[in-house]
Amino acid sequence: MLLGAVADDFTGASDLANTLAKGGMATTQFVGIGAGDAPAGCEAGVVALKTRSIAPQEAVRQSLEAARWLLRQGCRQIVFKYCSTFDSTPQGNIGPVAEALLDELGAEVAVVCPAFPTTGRRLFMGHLFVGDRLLNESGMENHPLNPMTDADIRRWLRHQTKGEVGHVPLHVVRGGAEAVGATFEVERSAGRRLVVADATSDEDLLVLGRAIAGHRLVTGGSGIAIGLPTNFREEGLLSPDAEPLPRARGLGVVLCGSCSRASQAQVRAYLERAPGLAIDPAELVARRMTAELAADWVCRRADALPIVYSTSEPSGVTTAQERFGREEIAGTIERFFGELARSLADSGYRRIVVGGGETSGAVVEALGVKSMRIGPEIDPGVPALVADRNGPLGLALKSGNFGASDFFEKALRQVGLP
Ligand SMILES: Nc1ncnc2c1ncn2[C@@H]1O[C@H](COP(=O)(O)OP(=O)(O)OP(=O)(O)O)[C@@H](O)[C@H]1O
Ligand SMILES: O=C(O)[C@@H](O)C(=O)CO
Repeated sequence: MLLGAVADDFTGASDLANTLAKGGMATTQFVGIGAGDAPAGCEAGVVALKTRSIAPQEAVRQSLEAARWLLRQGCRQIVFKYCSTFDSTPQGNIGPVAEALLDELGAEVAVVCPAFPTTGRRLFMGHLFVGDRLLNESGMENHPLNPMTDADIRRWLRHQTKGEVGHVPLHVVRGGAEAVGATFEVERSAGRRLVVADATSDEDLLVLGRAIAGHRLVTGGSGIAIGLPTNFREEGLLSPDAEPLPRARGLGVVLCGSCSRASQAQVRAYLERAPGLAIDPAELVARRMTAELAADWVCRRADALPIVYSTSEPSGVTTAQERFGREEIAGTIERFFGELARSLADSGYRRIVVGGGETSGAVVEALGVKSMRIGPEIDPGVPALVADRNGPLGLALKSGNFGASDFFEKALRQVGLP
């Protein structure tokens, strides 16, 4: 393995795996810290953790463990993948994990770049935009777990770090890889080990990719990895052959626990063509709705590719959180989706499309799959995945804000055959 990545959630992991696979690296997504060694021929390994919203110390512990495993597989460079909307709180976990990885790898400096222009995430003057809105006016200020209330990534990150934060402005990036390298050097010698780099286009990300070819640690959204496969290819380290993927075949279902604006629109669009079961958090708490009941509801509509969703507008989320507690209700809903997915997979469902990073983590962990291979891209940042669970199981793990409005329908088609 040449390149190893530690991702703080499951959809983010498949987003990065997608970028590396498109860049020509033989890529595997691992579920949690790999048991044993990676399969032969794996050039890039992405370890999917569920550390975005847990206590910072535990996020650090798991991230270090994953990085050590990747280093034992031979990796020369480690990517710490977080969300392109920089999902975190003033306590972490991006800063604490990045600083701990710098120490672990003996690295003096690392880039911080959540930009992903294809999905509208651009960084200018250290400020993150989503489309034409600042991050804190993009809907992300209403996120159920980590409301993003400041678009200044340098300031937000600084709440989380021990050290000062540096910056590579866009005009330097436009000056080319050498100019970027020189700025990294200035920041490093001033003791600023985490350096936010502006990027508003893929060309900027390619420049950054060249500039950080020799960095032991890279941190960012999947965009920062666009240029990394080329660095390995230019060294003659990548194999030209790709092994064909097995194809999943069987019943399909959509499970959505994301409440993002994009997911709300996707759920609405999907409900026009398929039956849906809306999950009311209060019903789950009262045990009037259970995974068993939902599985039964799905199985009675098996041919219609149904959707089960807890997706709600911000007011519904706030009501549930005030009544039951933010973390408690999130955990209850996630456990529900996990149990539902396991029960459906046990009854023959071979195509499972999931909306939401935390929800995807709960589902994949409950399914007990250990690794996934990367198939074609469904929409930017979301590939079709194939796991082995008594035969090929097709999955798609959609980040909350990714995908076009017809995503669910397309995803079910691409992750396998009926
Ligand atoms: N109706 C609801 N009320 C309160 N919390 C909810 C509701 N529906 C889902 N949740 C919780 O909100 C969280 C949504 O996070 P998730 O990561 O799945 O989606 P997302 O944040 O939109 O996606 P991503 O992290 O990929 O951007 C989960 O913990 C989920 O259980
Ligand atoms: O970077 C992104 O936006 C996504 O890969 C993600 O991490 C959402 O959970």
